[in-house]
Amino acid sequence: MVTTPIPQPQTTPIQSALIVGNYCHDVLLQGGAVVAETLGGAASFISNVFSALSVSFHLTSKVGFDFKYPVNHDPIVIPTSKTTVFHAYFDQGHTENAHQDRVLKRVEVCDPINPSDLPDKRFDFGMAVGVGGEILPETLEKMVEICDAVFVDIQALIRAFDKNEGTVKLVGLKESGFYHLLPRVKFLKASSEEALFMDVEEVRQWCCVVVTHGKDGCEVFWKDGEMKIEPFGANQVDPTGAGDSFLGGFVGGLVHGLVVPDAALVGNLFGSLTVGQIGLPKFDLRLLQRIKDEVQRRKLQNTCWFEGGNDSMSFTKPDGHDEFHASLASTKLVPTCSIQECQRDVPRSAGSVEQVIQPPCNGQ
Ligand SMILES: Nc1ncnc2c1ncn2[C@@H]1O[C@H](COP(=O)(O)OP(=O)(O)O)[C@@H](O)[C@H]1O
Ligand SMILES: O=P([O-])([O-])O[C@@H]1[C@@H](O)[C@H](O)[C@@H](O)[C@H](O)[C@@H]1O
Repeated sequence: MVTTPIPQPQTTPIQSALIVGNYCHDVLLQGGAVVAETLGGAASFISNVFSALSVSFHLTSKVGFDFKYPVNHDPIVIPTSKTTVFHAYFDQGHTENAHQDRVLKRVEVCDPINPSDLPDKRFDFGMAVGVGGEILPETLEKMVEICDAVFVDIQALIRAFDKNEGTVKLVGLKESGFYHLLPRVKFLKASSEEALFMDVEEVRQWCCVVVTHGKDGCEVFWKDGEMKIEPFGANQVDPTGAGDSFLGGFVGGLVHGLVVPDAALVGNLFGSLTVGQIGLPKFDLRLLQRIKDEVQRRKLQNTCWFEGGNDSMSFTKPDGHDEFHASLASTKLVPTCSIQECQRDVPRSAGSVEQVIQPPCNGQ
């Protein structure tokens, strides 16, 4: 393969971004025993990928007095509330629901994020990425008012929680209380399990829908077309946060000037890197540099699409897309560096994975 020189200097994107969603404590269980306790929440996984890709952002997140992980972007601490906690059971999913690789229970819940908690300024784009029902319809409404473009993870909209045990159930998007806001949303991301709770044919008339399919990559649906985006190989040890890291990589790719199909490849790459580790992944610095170099080489447009509006978005696969996939795949072949040389948004030394006894699930 002929490699072209990397355009210099590498520019850091200047778009202003707003991430909205609560951090949480994740407890991973298997066979009745705790196998790991980690920092969780889509906001933490996306922050981690954005930091890896040098995308700056503002974060609005709430935690309780017991929040136990150091983070680079401080959340709002509610002295009268506990931090949201999820228990993820890795051995119940197949018996209770064939679509699930885990059963999630919300066992503590922090306060919701209200419109008044959002900053009093405008953003180029926003991301509504709640996990425990903390994003209210009025909060999403304020986001679409103050952000030029809004990305939504459907899990922020359609989760309902069993009164006694907190087991996560999904409700139809139409019944969620958010449906009327969809025409004002630019991208809606759903896992294949969550996509069963929406009418993709209807929603794609309003906004671009991205459905992720685990080890099989993802699909992008827009008004006039659809396409499959190839996955990257991974040795899965923990699926937690794959969808969140996918979204971070996808949006990070767009911010860096990639077109939608190429940005979706970056999303698939970060999803695959995440399932190879327990909890919040730490990224090898040399690997990250290779990824950033490839993205910089691949950039097909001079500005990010946020600057040109919807019409400047290109959905069809451009020439060289398969080669870009191959070059991103080859970034994984670099030798890894020591733990001290690894990047993450949250300092590992302070324990973002608090306890690991054994991986929750081995292989595929
Ligand atoms: N086992 C895997 N191997 C490679 N890539 C994976 C694997 N699991 C997930 N991914 C990547 O992460 C993305 C999100 O994963 P998925 O399981 O669909 O989301 P969620 O975590 O929301 O259930 C996928 O589209 C894919 O790109
Ligand atoms: O695995 P994924 O669906 O991308 O996202 C996960 C959420 O579903 C879960 O509620 C939360 O506790 C995890 O930390 C992570 O954010």
